[in-house]
Amino acid sequence: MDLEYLAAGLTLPEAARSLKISGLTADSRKVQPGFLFAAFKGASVDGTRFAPNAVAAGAVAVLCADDAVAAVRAACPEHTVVLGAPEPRQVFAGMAARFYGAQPDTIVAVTGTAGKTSVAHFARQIFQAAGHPAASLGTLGTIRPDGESYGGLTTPDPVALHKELSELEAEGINHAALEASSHGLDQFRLDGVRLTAAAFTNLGRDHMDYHATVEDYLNAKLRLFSELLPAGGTVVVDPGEKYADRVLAVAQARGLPVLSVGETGRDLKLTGRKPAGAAQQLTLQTVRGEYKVTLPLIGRFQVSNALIAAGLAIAAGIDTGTALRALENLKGAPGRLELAGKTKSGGLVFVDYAHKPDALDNALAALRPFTDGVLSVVVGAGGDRDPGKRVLMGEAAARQADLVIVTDDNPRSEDPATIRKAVRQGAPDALEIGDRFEAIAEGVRRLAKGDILCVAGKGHETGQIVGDTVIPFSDHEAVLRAINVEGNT
Ligand SMILES: CC(=O)N[C@H]1[C@@H](OP(=O)(O)OP(=O)(O)OC[C@H]2O[C@@H](n3ccc(=O)[nH]c3=O)[C@H](O)[C@@H]2O)O[C@H](CO)[C@@H](O)[C@@H]1O[C@H](C)C(=O)N[C@@H](C)C(=O)N[C@H](CCC(=O)O)C(=O)O
Ligand SMILES: Nc1ncnc2c1ncn2[C@@H]1O[C@H](COP(=O)(O)OP(=O)(O)OP(=O)(O)O)[C@@H](O)[C@H]1O
Ligand SMILES: N[C@H](CCC[C@H](N)C(=O)O)C(=O)O
Ligand SMILES: [Mg+2]
Repeated sequence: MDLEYLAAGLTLPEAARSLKISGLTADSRKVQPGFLFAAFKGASVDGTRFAPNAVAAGAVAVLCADDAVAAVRAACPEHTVVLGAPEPRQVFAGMAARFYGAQPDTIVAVTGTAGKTSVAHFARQIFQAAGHPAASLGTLGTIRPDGESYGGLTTPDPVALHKELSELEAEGINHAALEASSHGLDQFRLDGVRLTAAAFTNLGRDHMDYHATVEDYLNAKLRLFSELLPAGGTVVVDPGEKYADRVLAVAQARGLPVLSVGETGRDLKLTGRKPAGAAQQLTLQTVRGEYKVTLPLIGRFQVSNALIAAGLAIAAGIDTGTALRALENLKGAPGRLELAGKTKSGGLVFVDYAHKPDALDNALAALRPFTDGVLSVVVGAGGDRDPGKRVLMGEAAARQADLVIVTDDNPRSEDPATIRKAVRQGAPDALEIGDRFEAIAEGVRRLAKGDILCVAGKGHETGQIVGDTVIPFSDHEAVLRAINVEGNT
């Protein structure tokens, strides 16, 4: 592909215009002959120092920040085409979009601290129910009608993302729902994706290791609405959520259509919510009249997620009745308030991906009405992630649960005992059992009829990251093993 086409918007030296580019990457280790290498200053290393290696591996062009051009030119052979841009990650995302070309016609995206995976999972199911082959891309990888593939990041890097989108399009999958993480938005990973609608779930404490202030974190999320959603794209929001007003202000300033949901929403207005066993009976006022919907999920927050997903589908052209009827068959995302086992004594064990204070608060609050006896939680916090959230997670656990067992999540490079100590500062009465299986087994052992145990933090994950090693570990399997091994009669 011609560099001139890929680099639309950049001024190219005459000789570089017809240069053919065979692929692109921001990782020098993935360069092949004829590639363009994007040299970014990263969180841990300065990628510009790998430019000579990239050229040695066959890169014919290097993209970097304007202020790095001179150094890259000096370090690389003379024939290397070096392109500078004020925001090279954004330019690179546009290049990836042009290189891979095709995308599903209808793409919706969701951002927010909690609920992204659930909303994307639900939107995909609603599109499918409306007869459109659909995929979701996010924390769970890519889920398409005929299978799943796991990518690693919630929002993939632009090359992986656009390759995936073009493959979906080639497979005839014309509807997709994406999770837009704050890292992804901040690093321009999603720039170049053609969006039809975008949603905001909520904003709570997270990633304060990466974003300097809550305002920075919010601003990263707001990029989805202020910069990525094109003119005419619909903003979907629950105005009752904290910070929703900031999203609405962006929509208003840009004259974007808004579809609002929830108790204070206009388009899908929630006027009634009654628990009905493991489901909830919802009453909704819409411009098409009143709808009664049985949502087969528990928890107030799942109602919010389901309505936001329905809002995205409606904004993408699905008929209101079809979208709302689809809610009656929704399946929760794996590891999100998922019933993982029942003990012989009649206690229930749920696995939930709550790994942030608000999420833990909400997950435990959602389980309380189903608890006749004791509500207990097994919880820890991940290493190499925002240490400030640890005490808050302990506090949320202690506030909402009757019994707290503090254990290890993914310690990564940190000392697990130090992490547990920080969590226990918020939950001083907690038991502490570092070994995650033993902690789950203890929780299971203590369950009596009517009790509920929530195993929080790892949800769908299938490994525990200790140092650089990933040890196979699944909360679901641990729960079943504990129920069998412990007998629990
Ligand atoms: C902090 C962070 O977000 N880092 C992401 C970022 O890396 P970076 O640019 O800062 O990388 P770096 O290691 O400093 O290297 C700088 C550059 O040198 C390049 N390099 C490096 C070594 C080498 O030999 N050659 C080379 O070219 C790297 O490819 C990179 O381009 O860009 C990379 C490419 O897109 C990402 O893979 C990487 O994600 C790391 C692995 C990560 O763990 N990210 C997490 C925190 C993340 O993004 N999470 C979010 C949110 C999850 C949530 O909401 O909970 C997600 O979307 O998953
Ligand atoms: N709308 C919501 N409000 C508050 N908490 C929620 C909401 N939706 C989900 N949660 C809680 O957050 C956890 C993670 O949910 P989900 O995976 O859908 O969010 P996410 O935004 O994709 O998270 P991540 O950024 O970690 O991938 C759930 O297990 C639940 O405990
Ligand atoms: N995408 C999140 C997942 C966290 C999951 C939790 N189990 C942990 O390890 O903290 C992150 O990388 O911060
Ligand atoms: Mg997610």
